[in-house]
Amino acid sequence: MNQKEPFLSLKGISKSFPIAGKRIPILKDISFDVFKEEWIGLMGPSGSGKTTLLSIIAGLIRPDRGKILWKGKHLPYFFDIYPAYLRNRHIGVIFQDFRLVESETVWENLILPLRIRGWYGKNQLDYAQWLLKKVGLETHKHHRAGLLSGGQKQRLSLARAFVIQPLLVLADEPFANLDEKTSEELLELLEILFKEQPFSMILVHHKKKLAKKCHKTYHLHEGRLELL
Ligand SMILES: Nc1ncnc2c1ncn2[C@@H]1O[C@H](COP(=O)(O)OP(=O)(O)OP(=O)(O)O)[C@@H](O)[C@H]1O
Repeated sequence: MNQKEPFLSLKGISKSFPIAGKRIPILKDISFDVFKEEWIGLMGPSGSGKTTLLSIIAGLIRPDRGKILWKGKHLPYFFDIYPAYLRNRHIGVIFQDFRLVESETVWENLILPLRIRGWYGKNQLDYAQWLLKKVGLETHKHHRAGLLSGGQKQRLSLARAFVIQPLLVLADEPFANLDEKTSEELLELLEILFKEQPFSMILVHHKKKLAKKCHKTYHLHEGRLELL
């Protein structure tokens, strides 16, 4: 792959949902590229479709129309196998609602992506342990995830996204539930992780300060993307 070619391209993505008996268009003909090691900010009002867009890229929901290309290859949605394959190997997702398995321990949640992927060894487990320490949850390793505070769940969900050392991170408001100091620390952690092993990221946020950390920022409004 040419370094200057995007490794992820969205072409003409549209999505509508049935809301109050009508199909309401949420995303209208969305196209953009993500290049290697690029951080893209995604802003927009509540309900504008930011989570929907990330979920489509993660292969969790299907677009009505449009194509997604990964390294120049069309991502077929048939049987959802290929998006799930990519997600398990190359895409780390930080969900707004954490999506932790609350009955399992912090450690079991952290290594869940490795368990799903089906292969891991000492190096991956050492890396998971390092991540656990970095997000300040080392002493909570054997606690049930359901007993963590909101901020601790957010930090665990961030660490879990990185356990597979992803090429692309989809981060849906990863700092939303954190105080200023913890947000700063986690932003620093993202930068440390980037230096260790660079990744691209689509970062949904509402803070001007974070826009400065991104190579470009899009604003999603009434179904359309505008470059800020
Ligand atoms: N599965 C679904 N069925 C019906 N409507 C949905 C579904 N998922 C999302 N929506 C609607 O689509 C719109 C966009 O939702 P989405 O969660 O993508 O917005 P958002 O920009 O991420 O909002 P927020 O900033 O509040 O998280 C909302 O009106 C939401 O109610």
